[in-house]
Amino acid sequence: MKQITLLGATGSIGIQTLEVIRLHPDHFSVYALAFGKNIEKALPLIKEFSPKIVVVQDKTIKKQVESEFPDIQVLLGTEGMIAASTAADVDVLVNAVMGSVGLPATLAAIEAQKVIAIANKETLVTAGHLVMEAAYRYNVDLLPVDSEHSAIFQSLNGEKPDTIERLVLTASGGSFRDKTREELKGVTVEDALNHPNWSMGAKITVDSASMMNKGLEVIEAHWLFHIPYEQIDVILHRESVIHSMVEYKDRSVIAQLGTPDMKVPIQYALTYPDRLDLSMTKRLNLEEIATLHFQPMDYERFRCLKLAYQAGKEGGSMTTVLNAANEQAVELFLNGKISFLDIETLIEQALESHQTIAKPDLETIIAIDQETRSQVCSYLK
Ligand SMILES: NC(=O)C1=CN([C@@H]2O[C@H](COP(=O)(O)OP(=O)(O)OC[C@H]3O[C@@H](n4cnc5c(N)ncnc54)[C@H](OP(=O)(O)O)[C@@H]3O)[C@@H](O)[C@H]2O)C=CC1
Ligand SMILES: CC(=O)[C@@H](O)[C@H](O)COP(=O)(O)O
Ligand SMILES: [Mn+2]
Repeated sequence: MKQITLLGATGSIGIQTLEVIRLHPDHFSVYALAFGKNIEKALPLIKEFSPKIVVVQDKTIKKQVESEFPDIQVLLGTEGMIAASTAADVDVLVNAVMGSVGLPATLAAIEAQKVIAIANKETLVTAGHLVMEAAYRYNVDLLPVDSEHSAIFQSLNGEKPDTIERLVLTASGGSFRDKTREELKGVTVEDALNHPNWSMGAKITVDSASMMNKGLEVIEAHWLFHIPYEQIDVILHRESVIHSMVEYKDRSVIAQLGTPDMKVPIQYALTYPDRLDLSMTKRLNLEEIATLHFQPMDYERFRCLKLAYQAGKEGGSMTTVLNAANEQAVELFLNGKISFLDIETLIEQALESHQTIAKPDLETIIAIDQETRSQVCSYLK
């Protein structure tokens, strides 16, 4: 029986993780649940899964949870997420919070030698060097939940690293894949949130529309699989059936395919190296799909992806700036304060004005993250 701490329990990945846990009560139980502010969604989950610890982000919500569940320990904020992720009885941390706020808990869980199922890609983008150094030092498994990285992880199984020619990440193209840059000037938040293949949280859905999601994923792949940026490619694949692939030096290409359902990579991260039934997920029917489409990536059309490659190749604190500027700009867009194309402009300005620090420590990363967010807001003024 694996005891799980789930950060981001009320989100899209969090809810699907709980669906997987619900399917396999003999294999998994919930040790702790952490969420932000969505008390309505959280209360029935706390009742159903009876965790030992609940972590919330707000003092008023803490009091509410305490009064409803007097026998459960309720903790607050980043310190609470760290305590829930490092407790002695925890076997696996599923980090599914949105944003770089998930970084301290990931690092603490690595130091406590927990297995980590990582959905929270911003953690790796903002501080990949710290996370991977710690994972290596403490000999901890960092199991990808992101669909592309799970696909690559599965396609790398048993292969020798020096036989890899390149990784190929597939991109659906997101909500605006058929729009010209001229047409992008008039798009709304509602348009951006209408992803063709996946139902996800708001921030990642906007990232997918701007192609920053793929940019973050290129950086995530660089860190998870120790592959130089020059050997990581992106291809547009409208159907999201091939979740990503690895090309080897002998020209063999190994890919992982399936219907677009995040429960598959979530469950694989929880069961690795085993596999369990997941009969609730639709089987892949290639006769029904009949045709799969592929297009080369247009880096001028999707400028965020180009910026992500540039920041990744520059390295150091540049990806911290990329991530923080993107998180702030997407929040402004979702709140109706800026237009869709302003997102890339604000990120580019933040990157241009930053002097790279080669190997920032955690304190420096947190400071740069905060400064960048303020800077993005001040450009707006
Ligand atoms: N959704 C998907 O299919 C995929 C998501 N991912 C990645 O997984 C992560 C989560 O995505 P997704 O589930 O879509 O996001 P959602 O927005 O649906 O959920 C985010 C979760 O994080 C919590 N949260 C937000 N801010 C804070 C905070 N400051 N402190 C603590 N908790 C917080 C939210 O709590 P509350 O709502 O209660 O405030 C919610 O539980 C992201 O990094 C994303 O890139 C990767 C691949 C696919
Ligand atoms: C499900 C998942 O992993 C998302 O990150 C997905 O990749 C979004 O789709 P696109 O970014 O390819 O549109
Ligand atoms: Mn993905």
